[in-house]
Amino acid sequence: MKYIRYEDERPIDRQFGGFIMRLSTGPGKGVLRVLASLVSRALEGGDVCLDLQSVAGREIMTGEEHVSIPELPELLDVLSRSGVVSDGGGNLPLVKGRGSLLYLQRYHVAESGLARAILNRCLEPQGDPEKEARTALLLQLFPAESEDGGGMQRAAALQALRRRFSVIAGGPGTGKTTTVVKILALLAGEDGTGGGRIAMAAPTGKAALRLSGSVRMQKAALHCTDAARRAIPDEASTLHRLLQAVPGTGRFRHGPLNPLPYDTVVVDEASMVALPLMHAFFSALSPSCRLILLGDPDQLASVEAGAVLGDICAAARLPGSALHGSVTVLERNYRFDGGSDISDLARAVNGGRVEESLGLLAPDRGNGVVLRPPYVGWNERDGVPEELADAIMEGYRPFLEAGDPPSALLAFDRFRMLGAIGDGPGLSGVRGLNMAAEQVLRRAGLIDPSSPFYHGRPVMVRENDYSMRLFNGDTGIVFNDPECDAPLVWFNAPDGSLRAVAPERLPKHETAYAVTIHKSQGSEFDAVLMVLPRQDSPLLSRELLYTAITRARRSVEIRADPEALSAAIRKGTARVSGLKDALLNP
Ligand SMILES: Nc1ncnc2c1ncn2[C@@H]1O[C@H](COP(=O)(O)OP(=O)(O)OP(=O)(O)O)[C@@H](O)[C@H]1O
Repeated sequence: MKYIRYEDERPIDRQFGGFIMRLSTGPGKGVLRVLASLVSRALEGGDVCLDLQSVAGREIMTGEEHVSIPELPELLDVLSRSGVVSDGGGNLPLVKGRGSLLYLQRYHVAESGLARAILNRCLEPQGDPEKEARTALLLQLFPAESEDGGGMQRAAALQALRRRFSVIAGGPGTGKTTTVVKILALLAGEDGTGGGRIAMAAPTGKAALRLSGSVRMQKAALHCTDAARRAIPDEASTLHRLLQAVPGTGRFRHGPLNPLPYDTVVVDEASMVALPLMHAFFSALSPSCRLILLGDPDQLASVEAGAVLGDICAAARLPGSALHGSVTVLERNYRFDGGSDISDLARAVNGGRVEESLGLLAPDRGNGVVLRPPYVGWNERDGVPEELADAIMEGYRPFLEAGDPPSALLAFDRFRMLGAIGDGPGLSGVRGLNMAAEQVLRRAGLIDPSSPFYHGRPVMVRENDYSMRLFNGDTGIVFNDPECDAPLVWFNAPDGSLRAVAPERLPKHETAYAVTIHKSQGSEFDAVLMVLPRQDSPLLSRELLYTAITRARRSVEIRADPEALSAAIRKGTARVSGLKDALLNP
């Protein structure tokens, strides 16, 4: 195909293109304009850079013009003479990186800086895991009989003890948290001081909350000294809070000149961390700090640019990689021990295996996973389709009937409707599903949505508010305070307690009976009802489906057209980035 349609150019891309064109002092201004615009556009789509191979020798049709892009050698010549593109050395707005990759300078700095920081941490293994006392405790915490699959959890522990950088990768329930808690106990040693100062963090408030709860539970059950137990933190914070984000600036108080005061840092849900944040985080670690990343590289990549965890894991798999021995992949699912169709389905979807996925989803096998036809539209007269109304009643009645905020919050996490898109016709998006939920629950007399903060309304926070300590993705429930008869919004706090916020102090938020799959990352529910748009959409991908399926502990119902579902399973998304290469060939 000689032509590329570029009709979704946004004003901001066009402006950036124009800016670069005006700055340039060489030939081919039209080419530079459109390339700069494409780089800006690529970032919006999650890519870190633009691969010039994908446009060289093509005719690009924007809404307003046609631009012929020269073949690669000539194109590289145009770029090098433009006065706006460096090879990474100078301070120009664009950078031609390795091979044929074109970056905004800031992203090239982040990517090459992160690659260097990772490789430096991989240089010399440290620590002495063979020390006798430790080995004894290691064998006690990771007894050979408790695992199959070659003792991967123990291998992950040894790797984390030896290195300043390690990754424990794996799907849900594979024991990442269990393993890291044991590692922290091993590091802490009998007197609890061996791990130095320990911090735990996650990219979102919700994920930090889950990590805190999970670690508290795991460490209570641990066979170790009280001193070692005390050394393991009870609370995880968000990465932004750990780094002390300066509100409104995109900058952090902690950085190379003011490193984090920790000796050991654990980051969970690392797949959600975008390139710029990961770079800022690595830059803020002191050289001797031990870093352990946990995450599932098969999940949706970060909302912002990059697929850092995926790139690290991919680089580690290749022969000769300096990362060899830094990444352990846990495969056995302990949460669904004895096999579960949810994890089989997740694996089949992740592997792009359409037939196998559809086979597992065959209706009425009673196996916890089922595919049903999409909902047809709804209107005021006909009401919500009966099957959806039943699901909403069954899923949400328990939390609405709960007598106090703690049990309501607990019950609310048993069920969630997940949409692939926020807004779509009828019941194909999150907006329609939320409206349907309110209608069904109102008719059943379970809610009275005549005021915005009605008793029982679930809300999800949509922005970070540092002064209120509420973060994007935090989910709360409105509960009428019986003492003053005023509504309060209740949230789980990272230390395991509950906090109430007055509605007028709530940052930007939305109703959350249904949320997008993107926003469900880092959460888990007993039952998930996933609704896909009726037709294939560019948003659908196997990573999206995998992420939704792996949110469920007990059951998943998918509402989709089998064709659209199959197309999504076939579609893997790869983000353009140079990180893997930079890790392999420094
Ligand atoms: N080696 C093991 N033997 C028996 N049970 C285990 C083992 N490892 C983990 N488990 C159990 O499996 C469950 C899931 O473990 P854990 O929460 O650590 O997984 P995870 O990978 O962190 O999951 P998620 O990504 O969903 O947070 C826990 O109940 C844990 O006690």
